[in-house]
Amino acid sequence: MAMIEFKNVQKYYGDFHALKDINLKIDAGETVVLIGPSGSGKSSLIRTVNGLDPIRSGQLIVNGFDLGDKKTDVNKIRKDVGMVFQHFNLYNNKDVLENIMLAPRVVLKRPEEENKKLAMDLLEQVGLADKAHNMPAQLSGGQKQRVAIARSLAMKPKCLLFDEPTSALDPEMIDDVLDVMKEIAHRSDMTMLVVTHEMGFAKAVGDRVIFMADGRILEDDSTENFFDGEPSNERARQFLSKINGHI
Ligand SMILES: Nc1ncnc2c1ncn2[C@@H]1O[C@H](COP(=O)(O)OP(=O)(O)OP(=O)(O)O)[C@@H](O)[C@H]1O
Repeated sequence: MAMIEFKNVQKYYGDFHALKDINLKIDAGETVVLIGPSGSGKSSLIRTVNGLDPIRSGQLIVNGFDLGDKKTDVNKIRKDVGMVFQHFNLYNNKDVLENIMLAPRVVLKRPEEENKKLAMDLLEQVGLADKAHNMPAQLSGGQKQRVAIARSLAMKPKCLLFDEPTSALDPEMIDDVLDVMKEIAHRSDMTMLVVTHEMGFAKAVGDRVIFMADGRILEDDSTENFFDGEPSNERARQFLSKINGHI
């Protein structure tokens, strides 16, 4: 079953045509990596999936709801579709545990004991059980991002979107975050859509690679074919040849 389906989707910022005729189907349980040069529309695409940015036309069906229909309540989508941002977006006036427990308490009405136990289990999973009562300001960037991931997982989403989750991090923090994401991808049956510049990660974790340039999808291929074969698209081949030395 498709978790996400774009059909002839167009997106504009004013007069600027940011997403051009996007057609894309992502099945439940797939891990799909979205790559491409800066400004190609990767963040724009991922932000449309949980209704953060509206589309101009076309159909965008996420977990059975059509975001192309103005009447669709985006909160119904966000309950099952989480997002991890480049800049973490933690609640800075709440401690780590409360950051994780807040949405399940308010949105899902999860009982307090169960909520706390799950939050502590998730903190354990991301290697931060000892930071439960720290404030976000007391954490490194990599630790903040791992809290943000735990916070998303606490909602038990069917689908998790990652918008360049490591690009605001110092290099030595990146692997800790990628390791947590790899473990989630391998262990869970969640659908994951990841915008990243980390090609090693894309290669290790992605079932599929989508390559974008100038607001269009130019290549949609299995990870193996994309990295080890020869992409059919010239722009994708150029992109790969530039980054190949960094994988
Ligand atoms: N809020 C906005 N208003 C106007 N133009 C925007 C807005 N957000 C993005 N754009 C433009 O849309 C295009 C695609 O931007 P987007 O952030 O989706 O690219 P990206 O592939 O994610 O880039 P990067 O890898 O640098 O983050 C760019 O030309 C950008 O300038």
